[in-house]
Amino acid sequence: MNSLDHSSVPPLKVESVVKCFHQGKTAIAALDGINLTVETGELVAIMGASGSGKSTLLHAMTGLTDIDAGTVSVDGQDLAALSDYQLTKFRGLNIGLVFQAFNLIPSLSAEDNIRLPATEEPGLEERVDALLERLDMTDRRTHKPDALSGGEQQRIAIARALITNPAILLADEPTGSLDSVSGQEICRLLRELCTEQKRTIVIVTHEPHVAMWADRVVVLKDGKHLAEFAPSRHFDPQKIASQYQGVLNAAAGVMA
Ligand SMILES: Nc1ncnc2c1ncn2[C@@H]1O[C@H](COP(=O)(O)OP(=O)(O)OP(=O)(O)O)[C@@H](O)[C@H]1O
Repeated sequence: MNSLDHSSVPPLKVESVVKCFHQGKTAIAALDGINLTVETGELVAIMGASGSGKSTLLHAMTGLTDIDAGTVSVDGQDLAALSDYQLTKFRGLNIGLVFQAFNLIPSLSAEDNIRLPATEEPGLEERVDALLERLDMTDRRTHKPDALSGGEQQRIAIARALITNPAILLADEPTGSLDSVSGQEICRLLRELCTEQKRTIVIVTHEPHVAMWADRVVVLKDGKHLAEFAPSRHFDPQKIASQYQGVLNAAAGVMA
């Protein structure tokens, strides 16, 4: 499959985003002035303790959560400038989503699940074939999800997320339901899609062995962008865990 050629506009730009949830009279700032730009072909992992705002940020990037301030732009489009109808259409074409639970339609074959978000158009069948081949799933194309392993289901979910050639792919704990071997295969695949095809991918994860595949790890704390670091290129989860802990310790003023 050819590399994508999105323009020089960053595929994802998050600027000064604030999102508050209200519980009675108390407001919780789930996102408190977040900035993040992701460049074409980059794989970014978002880490942070439970409650730090990772899922809220991911939802803000899809436009599924209304934000209180700031802007989220995908491929140069400010999501808040779109009507609900336009946003749904825009999201379907430009934002690929991958979830922990795969979310495939059980009654459809693997290939029909992949076709689902796409409109009938010239070239669609070639794209389905190319994705099945790239993801090593050609011989499973007529299988229903319950006849596929977890790792295979996630491959089909990734193919479905890519069928429209979206500007960005957002993945929420994509290996959370997989054993460690299948999880690493999915991470390696996501890494290769960025390197080979210039896909742009953001992964929310708790796991150092997922984050180690990223170009950049962004650490959130209390809804703020605490710090970021480039993972060591040794693909060593222990090293990532200590880089991550180092960032948290530095923020807390703890000496190494
Ligand atoms: N719908 C909601 N109503 C009220 N508060 C919410 C809601 N969603 C999230 N929050 C709060 O916003 C903050 C950030 O939550 P968020 O789910 O984004 O964190 P997270 O980093 O994804 O956590 P986890 O790793 O546990 O999934 C938390 O304090 C959470 O309690």
